[in-house]
Amino acid sequence: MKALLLLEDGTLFEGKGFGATGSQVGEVVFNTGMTGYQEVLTDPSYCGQIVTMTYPLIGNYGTNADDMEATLSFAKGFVVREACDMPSNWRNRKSLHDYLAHYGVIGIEGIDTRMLTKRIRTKGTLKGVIASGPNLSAEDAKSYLQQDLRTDQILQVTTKSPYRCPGSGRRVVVMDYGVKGGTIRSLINRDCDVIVLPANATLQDVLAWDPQGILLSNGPGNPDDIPFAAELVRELLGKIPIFGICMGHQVISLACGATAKRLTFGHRGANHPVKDLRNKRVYITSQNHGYVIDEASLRSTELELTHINLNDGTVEGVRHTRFPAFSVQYHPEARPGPDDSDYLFDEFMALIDQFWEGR
Ligand SMILES: NC(=O)CC[C@H](N)C(=O)O
Repeated sequence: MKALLLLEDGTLFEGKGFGATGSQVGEVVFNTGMTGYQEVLTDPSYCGQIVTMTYPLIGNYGTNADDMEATLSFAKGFVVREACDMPSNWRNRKSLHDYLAHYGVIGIEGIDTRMLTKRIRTKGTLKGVIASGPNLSAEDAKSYLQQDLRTDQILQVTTKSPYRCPGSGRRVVVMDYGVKGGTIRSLINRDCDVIVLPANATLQDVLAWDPQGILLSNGPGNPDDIPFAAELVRELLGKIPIFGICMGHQVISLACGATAKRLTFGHRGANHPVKDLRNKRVYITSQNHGYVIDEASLRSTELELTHINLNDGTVEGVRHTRFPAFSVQYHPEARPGPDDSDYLFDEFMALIDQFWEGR
């Protein structure tokens, strides 16, 4: 089956379709992970994006029931050099082709993903159309390019109603901007009583659960598109300990007066080096973000820079100097990726205990 990928700068790639058929418009981004494609496909932070993997052979170990970060895939398309159609792994349930077809994601293979990645690196992430099926024409794909990219991704991916994963330990409310299963599991592994609330829950909704800690999750899109999130966090600062991950980190930062800016091509992969400035240790981290907090904007806030990215020096973590709140731009739940940063969940537990001790 023929498939096309057309970029807004006019570059056209022709390849072979796999997975679902149809046409979709999205932001074309690249991920440098050699493995972890199933976690990438089910990470809600990729909502609205067409993801290309830079590693040339994808699908070797198939797909399974354990590596789902959400029950759906929100990616608009998946671009690979070569999709393996004979996976080999004891956990394998479905080939990548069947998996994408099942979850409605359009795949294209056989294109020059190195050239595509280089283009994104120089020009920045680009709008694109992915199309697969019979009777395709570049003209049809071009007409799809006229569509605007949506900016309401968080409302598309957040839970529609609250749910609870009961536990005997600390009660933590998770603000779901597109939370990954791995984050909830990291809390469950620490016996937390986890309540997951929709992204637009109000202060009353949060306080009704009488939480001891708040976790602000990862999520898709531009943090400036969800001003209600920063407003809520402003109300919670100093009252309940807060830990922010990725979008959650951006939300805390905006709530404290910092600003976010767009990175040219983002950080998406499983081996980004991050330095913890407090102990000078370097951690290898899993990342997926297109925006970053502007370091200069931290100066007029009560936030202190705690982590930086060693590839480009950008902000990777902050801590409030007066209130119990801290956050990181990367993925400590490590799905996929090295679990070097798991200790941050322990720091969150310690922060909760410290804050409530003697109150
Ligand atoms: N994974 C995330 O939470 C990413 C945050 C935000 N959507 C960004 O791209 O910067």
